[in-house]
Amino acid sequence: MPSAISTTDLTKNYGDVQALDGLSLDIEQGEFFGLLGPNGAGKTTFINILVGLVSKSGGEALVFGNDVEADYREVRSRIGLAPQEFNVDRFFPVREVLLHQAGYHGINGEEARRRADEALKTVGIYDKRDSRFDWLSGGMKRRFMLARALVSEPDLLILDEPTAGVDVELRHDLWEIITDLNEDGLTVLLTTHYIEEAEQLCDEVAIMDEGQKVTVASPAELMAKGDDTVRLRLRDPPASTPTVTDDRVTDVGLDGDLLTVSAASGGEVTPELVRDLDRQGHTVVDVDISRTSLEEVFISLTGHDDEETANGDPDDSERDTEAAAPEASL
Ligand SMILES: Nc1ncnc2c1ncn2[C@@H]1O[C@H](COP(=O)(O)OP(=O)(O)OP(=O)(O)O)[C@@H](O)[C@H]1O
Repeated sequence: MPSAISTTDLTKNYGDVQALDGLSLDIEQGEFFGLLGPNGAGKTTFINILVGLVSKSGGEALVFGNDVEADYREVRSRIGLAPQEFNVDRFFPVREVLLHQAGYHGINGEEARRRADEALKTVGIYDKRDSRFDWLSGGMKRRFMLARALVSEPDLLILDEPTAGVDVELRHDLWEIITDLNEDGLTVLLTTHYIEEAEQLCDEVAIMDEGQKVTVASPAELMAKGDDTVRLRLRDPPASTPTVTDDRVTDVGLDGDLLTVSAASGGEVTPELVRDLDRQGHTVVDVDISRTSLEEVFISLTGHDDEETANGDPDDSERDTEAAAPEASL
């Protein structure tokens, strides 16, 4: 069975800008795969090459074993794309827009109507089928973008920041819809700035930076790369930092009666730490362990600690003013 997506040494230059710099990725059929990276990492360029909107400068890109350029039609027929931008014909009722989209994929008549209705029902806006796109709320627009991607009944769903600028409730609704689709066998490729989104949804995540792959792993594996923080409150402030010999401990800091220890697997290290401190005459009166977050691992891997990428609260206002507007809720 060919991979859903397989790229080898994929490159893209826009003039002097190297948007992709030798990207090799393999995404299995049925996977829920996340592309995570700061602004300008090359995520949209990667997607645009897959769907034929941008031509690659070098390397190879296959979708279900078909070359994205030589077998463009076959590739395009198998992908449903929900882009970041609302590139929708705003003057037609949304059901009609879906019929046009189905027609573009060679699906017409009764079958097109069935698919349009099903897609609208899947995303929960069937009762808005006669509204124009412009009349939908920001949240409904996001739902519609998903419906349009689904109307061709694709094998690969590509979502470019599908929840950018939407409120938490809608985000969770969209997550549920997409998860159900994936559980029914649809391969999903998602780009996101929201680290929580990747953590919640994806089987595997590729972290990209400056057009290159930094790492590919499951969210759990990524989190295992980071250290936990163990905070131990001591009954009496020690005169100097106690000695900690455990190999798993990477850092120890003392501030008054608070000892802060960084360690892999904080939960396993802590009992031995407490005993060790006790042997040195320090009584521990309180312990708090905070697990490393995917966000911290992301920052340590990319060196980007800008608010936009790390805290899951990006300012999408420039790119997508409608989604970020107050009416973005349902
Ligand atoms: N049409 C274009 N012409 C010139 N440069 C471009 C073009 N499209 C993208 N770039 C540049 O290529 C790089 C990668 O951009 P891309 O949009 O693929 O990144 P991204 O990871 O999707 O970013 P974001 O998270 O902001 O969407 C950036 O430096 C961007 O400015």
